[in-house]
Amino acid sequence: MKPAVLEVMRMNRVCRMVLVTSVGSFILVIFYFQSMLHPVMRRNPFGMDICCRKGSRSPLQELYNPTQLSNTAILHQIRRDQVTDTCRANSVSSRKRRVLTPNDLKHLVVDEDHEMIYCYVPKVACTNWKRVMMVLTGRGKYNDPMEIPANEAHVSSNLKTLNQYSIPEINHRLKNYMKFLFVREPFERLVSAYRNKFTQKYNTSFHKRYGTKIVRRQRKNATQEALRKGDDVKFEEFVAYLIDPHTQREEPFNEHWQTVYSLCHPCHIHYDLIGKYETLEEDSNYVLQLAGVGNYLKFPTYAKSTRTTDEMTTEFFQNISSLHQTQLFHFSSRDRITCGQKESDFVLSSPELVLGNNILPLAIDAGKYGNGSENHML
Ligand SMILES: Nc1ncnc2c1ncn2[C@@H]1O[C@H](COP(=O)(O)OS(=O)(=O)O)[C@@H](OP(=O)(O)O)[C@H]1O
Repeated sequence: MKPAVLEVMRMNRVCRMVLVTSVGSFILVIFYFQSMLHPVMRRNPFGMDICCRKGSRSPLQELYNPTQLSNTAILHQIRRDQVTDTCRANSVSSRKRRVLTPNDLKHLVVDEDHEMIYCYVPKVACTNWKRVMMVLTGRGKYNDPMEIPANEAHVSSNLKTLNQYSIPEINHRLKNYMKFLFVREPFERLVSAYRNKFTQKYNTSFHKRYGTKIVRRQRKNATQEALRKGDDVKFEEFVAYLIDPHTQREEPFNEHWQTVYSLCHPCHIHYDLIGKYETLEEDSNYVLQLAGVGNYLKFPTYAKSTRTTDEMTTEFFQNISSLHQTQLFHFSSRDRITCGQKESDFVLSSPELVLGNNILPLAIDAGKYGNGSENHML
């Protein structure tokens, strides 16, 4: 063959290769952008649409009109009734009525796709629940809650809370979405908070911010080092700080020991489902089942041997005087509304259940929003 013909053939081959490579790259780019637009289809290993449940029954319908009546549905009805009755009884005896403001809704995490609202309570596995909410609202960004680092679950911009909506939008969601929260026996929750925030060396921000204050106020003859570091707070001192009337006057409680009553307003917002720490995984998986994702998303299991138990809580309270136990019982009494009013065995003289004023068994009064400050109705 002549060299000119060979040269033409070589050029043709090069052109074909360039053409094939370009077309291939073009197709790859199209696939890439398509998968960005529909990540659920690409990443969900179950091939199911975890994203949205348009057209199917909502969690509220599943809960209140189940296709099959189960013991679980009845159990949750009983829990709801308990809370409603206690709140109603208290509202009859209370003269002062309080209306919620958007500021009260900071703990209510919204999942628009599954029409659910979760009120997160620190020390009741909220890290794991926030991870689950990120999977549910992430539109395919995550599959497995445990692939999300704990600190990322607590970044506020990763989840949308109810206070970020307009008042009509808030009311629409409160009316139509399934609202749920998880509660834990109040004394056990406090022990869990104390152990995590004051006995772990790495929690220096808590030591500095609260530990130093607790030592300064509750310890006579504190050393300069203890006053500076605040890293050796005793449980007795922590309890004394909680029941000290100065504490709440100075600033609101930190959310890790703030009452569920103040964080989630169970007498103002009608919760459709109240999960308990004792049955955390079972109750959580029931929520996921109601959301229609139960077959492919499970609540993370947690085999942590160091968990705060009933026995451990009893031990911590052994050194607390009966006066302080009683005062602490009063402090947390409102939270026993949602806990089914279980009294701690270690409270020596069980005081009468004290419920505060300002209880209004309504959701939110859109017309009563002012400048964001607390609004009281007579
Ligand atoms: N699946 C599961 N089962 C049982 N217990 C669980 C589970 N997930 C988290 N936990 C326990 O929840 C406690 C931590 O709660 P939070 O994540 O809300 O804590 S924090 O607010 O982020 O500090 C912490 O409790 P304590 O260990 O008693 O402190 C965790 O052990």
